[in-house]
Amino acid sequence: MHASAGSERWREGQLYEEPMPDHGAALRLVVAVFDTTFHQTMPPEAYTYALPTALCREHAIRRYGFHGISYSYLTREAARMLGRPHQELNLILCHLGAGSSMCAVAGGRCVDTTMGFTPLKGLMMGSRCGDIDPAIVTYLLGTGMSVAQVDDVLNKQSGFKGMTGSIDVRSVEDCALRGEEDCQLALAVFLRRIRKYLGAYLVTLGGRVDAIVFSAGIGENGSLVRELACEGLEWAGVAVDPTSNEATVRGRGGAIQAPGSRVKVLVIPTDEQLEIAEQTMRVVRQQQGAAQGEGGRAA
Ligand SMILES: Nc1ncnc2c1ncn2[C@@H]1O[C@H](COP(=O)(O)OP(=O)(O)O)[C@@H](O)[C@H]1O
Ligand SMILES: CC(=O)OP(=O)(O)O
Ligand SMILES: [Mg+2]
Repeated sequence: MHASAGSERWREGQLYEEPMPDHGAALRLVVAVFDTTFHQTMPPEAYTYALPTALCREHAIRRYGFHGISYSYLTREAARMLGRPHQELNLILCHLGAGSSMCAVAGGRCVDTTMGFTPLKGLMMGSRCGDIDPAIVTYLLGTGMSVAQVDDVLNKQSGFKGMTGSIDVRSVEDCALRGEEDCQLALAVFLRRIRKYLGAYLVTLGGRVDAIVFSAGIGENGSLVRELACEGLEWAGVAVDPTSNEATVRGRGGAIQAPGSRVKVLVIPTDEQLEIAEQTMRVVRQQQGAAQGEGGRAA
């Protein structure tokens, strides 16, 4: 079997089979695992932009969401850590790395996420601006900047890099603690955005959240962002234990909620490669099962 991701018949999350005449009876299986697939369960009101419908249809403009491979892994791992089926779980997942996003999961399925048509939307990131007033784009184009220049500013010259000169959140945290005001402001903007979406997703999930999960470079290695993101949320049933939080760093996973916190707070080092391998194996096994079934019927 053969498929290429450029093929017109290629569709998300599906496998395409084409005979390969030059390979005789040999079969080849090509599996693509998409970073957007996890978000395909979002309802229309979450993925639709309030732009002219015909324009969106013509250009396939909608929210797609990214980091879905990581979110798929984190959902399964959270279920394992909580000892419950993932289909029962309501989660707020925070993938905070160079690219950062958040995802609301209801009953094990994505219902909303912060990234959009592209990974530019949502949280502030290493060098991406995240949410801005879209009129800033047309304004900058009006100043004579080219489309490529504006794109470069939004994706590569903004976020922590644009505000502090450093894309490395570790050094931004160190400088902020030493009193550097640009680093303090950048961290405050980053945290305010995370907390805005935490609030939004608490409402989206009707206040019934089993766990908040932190992952990726910032979320799994350092304790400061987790502490500040969850600060003062006792009213929502969320409390972080400072000792567990400070001990769960540099890629160690574990639960960091305080005793009595209704919502669990989990640190889960993500493993996108393992998730891709496991999803691939699932497709391979399905194909093998189907081939054996056909063989059995033929015999
Ligand atoms: N101990 C730490 N504390 C805070 N941030 C950290 C720590 N270690 C790594 N990071 C940050 O994690 C980010 C990279 O995250 P990562 O998930 O590896 O990115 P990528 O999207 O490239 O996979 C960088 O901003 C880096 O500074
Ligand atoms: C989608 C995205 O931001 O990916 P990364 O985290 O690898 O930058
Ligand atoms: Mg990454």
